Amino acid sequence: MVSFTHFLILFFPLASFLIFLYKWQHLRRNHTGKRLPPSPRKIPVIGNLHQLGPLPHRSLQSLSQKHGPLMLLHFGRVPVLVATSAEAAREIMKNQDLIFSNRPKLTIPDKLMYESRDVAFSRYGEYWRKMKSICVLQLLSTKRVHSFRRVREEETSLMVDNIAKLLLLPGCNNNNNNNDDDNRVVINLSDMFILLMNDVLCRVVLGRKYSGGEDDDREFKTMSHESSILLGTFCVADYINIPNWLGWLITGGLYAKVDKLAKRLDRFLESVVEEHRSKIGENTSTDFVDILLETQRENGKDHIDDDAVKAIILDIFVAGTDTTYTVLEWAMTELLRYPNTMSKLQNEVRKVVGENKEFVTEDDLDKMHYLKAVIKESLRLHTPVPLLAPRESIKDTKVMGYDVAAGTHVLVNAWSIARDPTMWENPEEFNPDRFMNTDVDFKGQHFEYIPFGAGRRGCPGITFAMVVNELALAKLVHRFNFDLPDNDGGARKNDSDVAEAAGLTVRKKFPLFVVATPSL
Ligand code: HEM
Repeated sequence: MVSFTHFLILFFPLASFLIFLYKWQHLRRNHTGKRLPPSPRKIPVIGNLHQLGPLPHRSLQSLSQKHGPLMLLHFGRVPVLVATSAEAAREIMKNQDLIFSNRPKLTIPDKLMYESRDVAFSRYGEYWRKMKSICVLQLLSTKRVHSFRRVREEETSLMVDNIAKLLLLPGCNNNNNNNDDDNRVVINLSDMFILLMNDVLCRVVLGRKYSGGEDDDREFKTMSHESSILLGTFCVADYINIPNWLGWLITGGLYAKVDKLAKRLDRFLESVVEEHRSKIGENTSTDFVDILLETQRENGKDHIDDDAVKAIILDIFVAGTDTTYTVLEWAMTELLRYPNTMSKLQNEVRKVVGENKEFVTEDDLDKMHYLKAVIKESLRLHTPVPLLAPRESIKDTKVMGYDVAAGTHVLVNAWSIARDPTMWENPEEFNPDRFMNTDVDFKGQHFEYIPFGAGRRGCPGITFAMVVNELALAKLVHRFNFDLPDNDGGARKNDSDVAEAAGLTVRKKFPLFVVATPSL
């Protein structure tokens, strides 16, 4: 028989254990009885902001390894749900896409994008639906993208011709391109890619290039670049309640900078719109501004007014430039790190083009399966927008059994999901072959691979981005062989490095310098 002493010995540890379990469970629910996702420890006022670091996708990956695929963080006063698994992403962007289709209201996009009257930063609702449908059906449809084939072919040819010209000029030395010890010309490919994307977008959207020597032209390129940087800048006042005077001290300089840029941009965009209006009826080729103004004429300014036209133009530049050229930058970086992969790609491209043709055309691309796999793999390993664009829940809901309150911001760590070892074999390795015999693609159906997002808010620029990238990469590896510079001192030390620069779009930290030799 169990004595009273034995009973006490068993009872107290058991009771303590049960009380601990109860308290622990209780702690996991807040005082309203909600079951909240796991959270890393936060500190007063700033919450978890101190845990983000310069490359938040990496810091959030580490936190998720400790706290799980669904975490609740706090950026100051704002609750932020972070999803780091394909399952969590599917739940948010597919099963509950409507609930998570809002974008948070943020000060900088509001100031730069005409009170967020663009597509990417616009709040979910009737206005966004109208603008998104103009984007999807009129500006970025497959048919429209194909109609700009000539622009892409001319601009990609110009890029390779410019490289070829540099090779004919031993001894050429300018700010961007230097000479190797043995007089091989060292080329800054990153600059070439930025120029390519900027020129393609200018011709498609505005009707002409703005990269010439004239001041106005140069100014637009600078303004577009500054906008991308400012839109990726963290604005403290959006997250932390601070007294007005302190807010002014902390953000005053930033706001003044954004306001000044917004005014300069508006002057420029206004002149572009007026120039297009004055040419209506002339038999010139159609660009995006023409299409937007025609939509305005057909449906009235209530449907789409001038500010909306200007906001969409700016949106296309901000959403389409860095995201697209950075894929080329990373793909070339990885191809230089994996010479066998480079050879395999060159063999494919040269075989498809054949001996009788001088250069690659868009018709060739459908036959270049390995080329497509190389670009897909680059998008996987170097997801250009690693945390996608932030979303916001429009009502209280439950995700994977956890309560999520209305107004919670949401980040999906697509970069980390694309490196999840439970989904991908040797995920850190650049191996395009993994895409050769699979139907996994980036169109938003396979949640282990979502570089363009998914659902209602998914990227409408996929076709636009893919075709120009495929053509540019094919032309480069067809026409040249590439190597890294020998005397890799100074900035070139990190040429083949995969270091990332901080920002909304993750570009290479150091420009990609290469040595090119003609292959033909
Ligand atoms: C490789 C290149 C690109 C990548 C990786 C990319 C990625 C993305 C991502 C991750 C989003 C947010 C999706 C979400 O919230 O689920 C997005 C949205 C968007 N992208 Fe792209 N993008 C690229 C190229 C382009 C291009 C070339 C354009 C236009 C010409 C464009 C226009 C847009 C727009 C307008 C949105 C906002 C959609 C909305 O909020 O409804 N993107 N993109």
